[in-house]
Amino acid sequence: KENYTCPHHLYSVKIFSEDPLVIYIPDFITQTEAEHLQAISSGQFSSSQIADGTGQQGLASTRNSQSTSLNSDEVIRCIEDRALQFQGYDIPRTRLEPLQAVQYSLNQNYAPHTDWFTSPSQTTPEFGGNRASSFFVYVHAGADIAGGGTQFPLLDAPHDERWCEFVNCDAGWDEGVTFRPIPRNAVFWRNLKGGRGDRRTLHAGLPVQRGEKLGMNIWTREGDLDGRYRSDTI
Ligand SMILES: O=C(O)CCC(=O)C(=O)O
Ligand SMILES: [Fe+2]
Repeated sequence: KENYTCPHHLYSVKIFSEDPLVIYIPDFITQTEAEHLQAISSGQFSSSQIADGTGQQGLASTRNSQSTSLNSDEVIRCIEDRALQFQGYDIPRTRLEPLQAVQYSLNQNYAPHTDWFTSPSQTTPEFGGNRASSFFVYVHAGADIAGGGTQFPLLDAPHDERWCEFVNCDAGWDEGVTFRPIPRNAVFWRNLKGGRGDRRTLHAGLPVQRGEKLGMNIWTREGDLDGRYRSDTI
């Protein structure tokens, strides 16, 4: 989009968990932004790759969704600014990975994983170290979507019924919490505790049982990424 004016943010915040820090963010992106993200990611997807234990990228059996990194433009920059400001004023843009769109069709899912890496080859200084935080943004989901929530099996389900607007309250108590794929909302969490990966941030993209889902990851590293790995320089 040419001459896009970045709007003042419209999101609200709800602390879901203090430790690990997990924040639910209604209205994180606008309808215009969601439509733009759909438009620029359409036709760009390829089978999602993940890094194996040695840091080698490969097709994974744990994931059959499709993903693509998004090139920077005025709308992307606006969303990046919002994600940085959300985290306070001390985080420079150079710590952001290129935004990544993720698309799920029928029966596609992403098995339980952490966004932080265990392989040292993925956390070298040129990558800015490990992933300090994640936003998962629900960009689009059909009104008829079934499944496709984001499950954190090791977090406690909330007690208050008002959370049922955003989480699946039909799940069993032993299943942790599942955030529903509500378009334009986001979940933010901190991946590291004392500089180490926090196991409790384990999460999964549950299978889409009806309809389609488009999501987006915004990952902030501990330090600056080398220009080769950033969207503002490529
Ligand atoms: O699809 C989801 O709900 C989560 C996706 C995810 O965790 C990821 O792409 O790292
Ligand atoms: Fe993830």
